[in-house]
Amino acid sequence: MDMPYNTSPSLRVRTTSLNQLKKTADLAIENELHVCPSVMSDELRKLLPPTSETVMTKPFPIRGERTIADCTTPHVIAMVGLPARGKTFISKKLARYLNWIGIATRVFNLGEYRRHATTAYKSHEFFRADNEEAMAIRNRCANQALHDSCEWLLSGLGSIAVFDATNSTRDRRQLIYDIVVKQHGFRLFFVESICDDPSIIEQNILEVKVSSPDYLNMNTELVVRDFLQRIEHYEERYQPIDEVTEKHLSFMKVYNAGKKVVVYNNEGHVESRIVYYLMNIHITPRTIYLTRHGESEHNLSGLIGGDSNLSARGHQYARALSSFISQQHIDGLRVWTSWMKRAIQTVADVKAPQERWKALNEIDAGHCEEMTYEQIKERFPEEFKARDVNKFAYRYPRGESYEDLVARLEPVIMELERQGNVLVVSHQAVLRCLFAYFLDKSADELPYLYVPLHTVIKLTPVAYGCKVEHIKLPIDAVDTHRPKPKIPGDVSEPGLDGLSGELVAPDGVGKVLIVGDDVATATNGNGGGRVDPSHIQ
Ligand SMILES: Nc1ncnc2c1ncn2[C@@H]1O[C@H](COP(=O)(O)OP(=O)(O)OP(=O)(O)O)[C@@H](O)[C@H]1O
Repeated sequence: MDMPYNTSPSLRVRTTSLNQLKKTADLAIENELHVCPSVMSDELRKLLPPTSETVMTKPFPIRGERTIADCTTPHVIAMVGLPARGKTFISKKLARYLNWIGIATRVFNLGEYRRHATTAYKSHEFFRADNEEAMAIRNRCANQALHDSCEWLLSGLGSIAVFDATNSTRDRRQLIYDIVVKQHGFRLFFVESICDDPSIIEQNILEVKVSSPDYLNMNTELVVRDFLQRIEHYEERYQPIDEVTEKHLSFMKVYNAGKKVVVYNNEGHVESRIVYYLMNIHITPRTIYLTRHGESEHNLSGLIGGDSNLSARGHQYARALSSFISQQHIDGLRVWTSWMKRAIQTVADVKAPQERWKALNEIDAGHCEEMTYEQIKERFPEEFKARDVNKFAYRYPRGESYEDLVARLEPVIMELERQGNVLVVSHQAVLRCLFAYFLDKSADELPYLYVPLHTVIKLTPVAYGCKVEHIKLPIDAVDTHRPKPKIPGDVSEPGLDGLSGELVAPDGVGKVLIVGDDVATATNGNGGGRVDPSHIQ
């Protein structure tokens, strides 16, 4: 297999079966992949040449390195479609998903290149086909964005570049094909978004174009009019992908935000995953509520894992959660919990259809189950330290790593994408993984995300992202958060001795809502003063 990389790609191993190990070894030898020593089992070591683990430039893999899922040819995913058809929405969402499953992906958005290159945009006239000066700028920017996508892939930093542009003519797509496939030997997959529903288009313009840098301080009505004229200029030259004249291309077409999907010449594992993901997403407004179970008996004694009952305060939280959920008046709510007693007890009073997911069970701590951090440090000091060095990749002896957890949770994410309003009641490590998906957090940040007990995290999809609200229900609970210690293996860090982690929303987006009896108070995490809840963003 041709490997156009100039760095040593690495391979992560997720199997213990001998057959799979043999396949992994063959794959590693054939592609000159290197296996991270921290995950290399003795059995696999015997099957590989000695160099396989010594050439690693980093002691542990970080998220974004090439994994077993993507150790094939790099891909360019090129969007196609008229303006306001959700191309940027799809690109960003797809990149977030692919990065989350460990395939390093980056979006190259042509609009950003154009705004960087010129401030010439005054009105829709810029997009007229006969505006030669503007057309020259647009072509230059498109070429540059495509060039940068390929350079990024060639650098070995990533596996998938998403080229977010209209790519609305046959000539343009042929040019992309010539560069990506013929010149570089990468895989190329087009994703065309077609929408003829005027209400969706108008809603899209109102949702994202009115706030675009192209229309700073401009009246909404004028923006809508100008943008519709911009679309008309594109329509004059638009050629949807054609299976006859462009039969050499691989593509998928998404009609009216997912009502119909057509897939053509789809090849390979990565493309199939992309197709499956894009078939599952939707744009119907909805809200996802995430919460940990109420405080458990094991939480009180500082033990990790196990399957204990709720504490007295945990039961109080269960009752508070039930009234909070009723007050929200959520249409068609579904409740998902793990199979663990503490999660099931937490939703005992919630009135909505419930489903149990084994995939939502807490991370398996293997030999460290039902031990305190102090006991782990004492009995397994090397393990304890190793976990602090790379918490995402670290796997408990005979247990799981955060990376394993992400793989286990992929079907949950896929189903969450398909559903409407859902309340997920699960556990600290699991919710960190789900939260990282919605908030686009890296593997380094993921295991340290603060997900306290007795707090509901409310996620509402908006424009290209997610609005986050932390709603702390007024029942005390222990703090189980252990921040990253400055010295690996240090057990005396805040968080273990009852000091709180900081209750702030990621990126400073959104704030903390503490719901009392009759008031909603937003704070900045430092116990700040009252804020009008409407300011929560
Ligand atoms: N498949 C889809 N079809 C139509 N609209 C969609 C689709 N997916 C997402 N959207 C909506 O599209 C809006 C975002 O539009 P977006 O900026 O992504 O359009 P665009 O095609 O990239 O436009 P432009 O070419 O001007 O950059 C969001 O409001 C989102 O709800």
